Amino acid sequence: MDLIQSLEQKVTGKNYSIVFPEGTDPRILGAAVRLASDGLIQPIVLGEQSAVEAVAKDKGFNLAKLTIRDPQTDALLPEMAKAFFERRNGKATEEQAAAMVKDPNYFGTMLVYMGKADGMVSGAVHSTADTVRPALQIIKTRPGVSRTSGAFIMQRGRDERYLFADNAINIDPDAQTLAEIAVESAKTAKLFDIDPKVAMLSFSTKGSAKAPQVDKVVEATALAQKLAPDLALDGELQFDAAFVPTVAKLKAPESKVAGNANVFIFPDLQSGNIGYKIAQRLGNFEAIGPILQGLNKPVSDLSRGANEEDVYKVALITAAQNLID
Ligand SMILES: CC(C)(COP(=O)(O)OP(=O)(O)OC[C@H]1O[C@@H](n2cnc3c(N)ncnc32)[C@H](O)[C@@H]1OP(=O)(O)O)[C@@H](O)C(=O)NCCC(=O)NCCS
Ligand SMILES: CC(=O)OP(=O)(O)O
Repeated sequence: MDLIQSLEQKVTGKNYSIVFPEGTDPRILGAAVRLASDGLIQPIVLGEQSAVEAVAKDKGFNLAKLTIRDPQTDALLPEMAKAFFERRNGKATEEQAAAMVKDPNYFGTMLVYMGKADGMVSGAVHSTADTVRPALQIIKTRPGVSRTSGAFIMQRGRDERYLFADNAINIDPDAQTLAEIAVESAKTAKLFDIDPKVAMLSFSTKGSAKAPQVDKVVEATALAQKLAPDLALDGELQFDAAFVPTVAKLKAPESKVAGNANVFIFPDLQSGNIGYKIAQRLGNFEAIGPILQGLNKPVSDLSRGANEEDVYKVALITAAQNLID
């Protein structure tokens, strides 16, 4: 089944509400209006009412099914500031808390934290750092996950689908973090009907090169195998050994993953971010994400290059992440 149809089926009837802090961006507003009129999610868009209405008028959007909340004047602000102050536990003063919750990304994150929304989608205008920092500080990672990470579903045509990670968050993850990224990525892959076969990528295959960067991937592979003994996962593998069966036979003949991998774990953010953009722009893959993994509640950061369709899909994914155990 088509990925989006499958996600639509998964979230239909669940009435998940998703908050969009960038409510005056036409890409965001257009996607929110479509999601609401398709009956898939209940959007909460943030912004000054008149500013949101002006964009809607200009673009011909019908706002009837949307909830609009203004982070500058919302009645929940005092309660939110108190909850934020308590959650930051000494890392923000009461005055700082009151000011910070008026920032749309903090306000949206707090709605999710306080159970007033089931997820947040932002980042069409804001940088990744500004979008995800509130989630890292407030929503935090699930038990057993020390660092959140950002994955992309890479899709070409109807049936070719892979998961790449981390392409968005951890600049130079240590071996433990890399192992956790691999295990979380396998869980995310299942949400997209991918039966995960995880390759821990490197510029070396099974000892063909020696360097501290390779040692890190070897250690991460061993740690991930311990964390998830039943998961099909192997490393260290070059991309060709991971992906091309004939190359796998030459470079890693013993490996059950080499040549069949569909979840690709990059050793650092330089390779991960560059890698997904090359597949997207030269390989004509659609890149859906980044999908933040390992948080207590779903928050997604868009690429600033996202279009309305991307926003629509990422919002569906964010809603569907509520279904991950
Ligand atoms: C994600 C990122 C913004 C976090 O950086 P930061 O805000 O400077 O992080 P800090 O070290 O100040 O930590 C801020 C808080 O987030 C937490 N945190 C930071 N990274 C985290 C991670 N990966 N997972 C979970 N928590 C994390 C810290 O523990 C800290 O929490 P605390 O305030 O409760 O103690 C940073 O790693 C980054 O810029 N990554 C690259 C983003 C990027 O440009 N990607 C390419 C485009 S998508
Ligand atoms: C994920 C990513 O690279 O985001 P951006 O293009 O906004 O930097």
